[in-house]
Amino acid sequence: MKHALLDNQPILLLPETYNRIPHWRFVARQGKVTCPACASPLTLIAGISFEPYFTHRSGIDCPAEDELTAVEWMPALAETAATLAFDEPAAEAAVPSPSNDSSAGTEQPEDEDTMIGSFRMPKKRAIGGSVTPPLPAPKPAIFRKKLTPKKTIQHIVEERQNTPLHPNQERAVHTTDGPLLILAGAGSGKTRVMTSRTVHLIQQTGVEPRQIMVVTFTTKAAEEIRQRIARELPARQARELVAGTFHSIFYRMLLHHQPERWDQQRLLKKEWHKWRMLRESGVLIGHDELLALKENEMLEALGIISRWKNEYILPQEALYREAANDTERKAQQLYPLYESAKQKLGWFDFDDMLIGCYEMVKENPALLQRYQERITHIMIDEFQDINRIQYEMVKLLATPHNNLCVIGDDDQSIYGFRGSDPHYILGFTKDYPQAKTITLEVNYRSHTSIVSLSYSLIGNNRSRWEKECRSFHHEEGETYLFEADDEEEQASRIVDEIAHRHKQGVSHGDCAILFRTNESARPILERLSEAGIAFHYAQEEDSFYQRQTVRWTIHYLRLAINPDDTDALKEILPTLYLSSELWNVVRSQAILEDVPILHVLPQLPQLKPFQRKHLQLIKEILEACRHSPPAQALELIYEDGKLRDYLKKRAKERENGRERWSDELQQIVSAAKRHATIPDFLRYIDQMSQQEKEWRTQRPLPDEAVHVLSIHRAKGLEYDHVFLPDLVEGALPHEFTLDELRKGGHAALEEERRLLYVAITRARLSLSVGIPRERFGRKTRPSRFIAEMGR
Ligand SMILES: Nc1ncnc2c1ncn2[C@@H]1O[C@H](COP(=O)(O)OP(=O)(O)OP(=O)(O)O)[C@@H](O)[C@H]1O
Repeated sequence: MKHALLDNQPILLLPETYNRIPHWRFVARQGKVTCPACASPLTLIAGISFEPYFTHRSGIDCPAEDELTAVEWMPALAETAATLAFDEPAAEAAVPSPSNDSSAGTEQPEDEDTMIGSFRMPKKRAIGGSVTPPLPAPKPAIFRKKLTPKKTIQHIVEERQNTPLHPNQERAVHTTDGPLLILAGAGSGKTRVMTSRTVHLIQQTGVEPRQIMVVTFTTKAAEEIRQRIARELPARQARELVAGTFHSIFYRMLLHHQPERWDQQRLLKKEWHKWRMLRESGVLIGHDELLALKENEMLEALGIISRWKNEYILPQEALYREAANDTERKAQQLYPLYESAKQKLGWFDFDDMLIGCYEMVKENPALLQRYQERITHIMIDEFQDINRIQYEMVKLLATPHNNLCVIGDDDQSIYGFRGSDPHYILGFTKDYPQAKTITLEVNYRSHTSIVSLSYSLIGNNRSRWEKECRSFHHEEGETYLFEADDEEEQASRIVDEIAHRHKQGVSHGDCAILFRTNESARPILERLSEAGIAFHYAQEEDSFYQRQTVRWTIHYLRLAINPDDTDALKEILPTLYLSSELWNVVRSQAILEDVPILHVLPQLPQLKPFQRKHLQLIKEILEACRHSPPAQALELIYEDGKLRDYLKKRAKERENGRERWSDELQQIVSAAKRHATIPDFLRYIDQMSQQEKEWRTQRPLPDEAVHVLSIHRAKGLEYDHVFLPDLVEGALPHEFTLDELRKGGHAALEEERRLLYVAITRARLSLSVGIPRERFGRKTRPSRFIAEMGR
């Protein structure tokens, strides 16, 4: 329904009032928006591809609802228009006049969507405001297609399995002897070819599964291939296949031959593990310049070392390279020390698995020969992302049969920062002059508008292999560009869209939300949790509410509503420049004087006058915050309470210049704005953290769950409906890239473009791209890639 009551005043959903949607969502959550017919509370659903509407919270439609149509509603609205009390003056103008709006309450005419290149910008782009991004001039409108109930996943899988291979795919499957390069566009069936080729090798040419090595780039892709193969081969045969990522296959080999040296317990999994090991090993003693490195500088140097290791540049060789900058120079000094610290303590990192395995077989000819005899056929997916050490190992193993089939798409090379190099794919035929080359240029995955968007975009890259790509499907597909006030509203619209599609028969498991950086995930996970929609979240780092900055902020709020919250005060002591030794003094004084612990702070005897003054101020601020809305309280704590100053100082000492903490503060404010009181907000955080934990740790993963993952992780995967939030400058392309661009480097921007290309080409049927007008409290600019896609 289009109409409702807000505090007993009529409200109506029309394009002119769409800018009220974020506010109406907010009050609807508080139960203030009700059904005019039955007075029960309503929820506002405003997604992307459909007109927004109110619906009964109970999920049961009200029988009387249709009796009062929106058209009848108009006079009532007009009568009360003058007395409507909206928060923002703009809303007054939004009240439509019944005389000149005959479309009130009816479906928006379908021909009013605007086309921008292949993008459809729904007329309701005005939701939450009227600013449109600077995009190319719209083309003539087209009709929006109605969603049709979906077939089951099983049905689709079976249908796809039964479709015949394309002649070029067929040729790739049957070319089993000698080196073979398969150059292919996104969605052109590389994985399908690999699977069919494996099955063909086993069933038609009699190769044993244990003689075939299939390498994928991610564990997820390996799993997908295994599943696809398991559908076509008996389980035992599928199990014997050597399939997995480079790391998993090489690690299994190392564990088999040298189990003690490669015990998992000795793996340096995280960057900070490496840093801690370096400090504790004592190897830095006497190297004052290295000892003086801040955490971020040390991590950057370690990142460079990792890249060198992937390029198989050993410490001595690195030393003779011309350092491009100061960090590289530090990395040169650090590299031999890092290696000797690991050796001394018996640790190893992920890169050592690759080097270790390569050296193990290279230095042991008998062992190498055993592997060469056993593995007669090698297939490598995502070959564009191979690095030198992986390639060297593959070349060794493939000898002498050289039945080496590499498959890749240079446009999907997105791991440059890890030492991957698309030049290996383009130079393969030089290394193997006898190699045959087959190209796959038909995209079987995505509907036409998605394919054409992706090629408009990637065509802007200079260093690439030009492809003639076509879509297999004739259906146009859906491509939406939508704006939202901010990241919160953007998340609400994505989740409403998913919920709406679900009602139409779309499975949650067919929807994926792909993000460039983890910051984009938080509001989305929260909205999914609120909506009760299960999700898979491939966790890349700490949950948002577990991060240090966020935890401090929350503890300030806890202290504001309870000045005797000892845990909260204890947590924030560092932000007040008080040492932990003072904690016992504070606590015993509070007990002795029988006053709330917060009140004791300014009275501590050992304080200097300026400290006393600051702590007195903190006490007053927190008292003033107690009854304020949480977003307002946070501003007071950040500014007057000087939490922002503390975090800035801390960041200068520990982090690089990029202000992640500042974005985190803004994110908390954005989340807080959705709550009227601090206790409400804190309850919400507890609930979200709990729910997120449950869904993150849920095993086995439910099929019926939305996928929330980074674009990097989504490589090789596909979904019917893909949502890409935060297509704004600084997010995609990422701010690091923009820095590099300012210094004149274009390579990083090309990699970002490839990243977006990967994201777009994950979609089968629909793609929705979000542009929040504000992000982390700052105005945004639409990503430069939007205009490129629109061309
Ligand atoms: N000949 C074909 N006929 C119909 N569908 C096909 C055919 N080949 C592949 N497909 C389907 O097209 C989709 C994409 O295939 P696949 O995942 O193998 O592509 P890919 O080249 O590995 O993609 P990407 O590199 O973009 O991850 C899959 O759903 C697959 O089942």
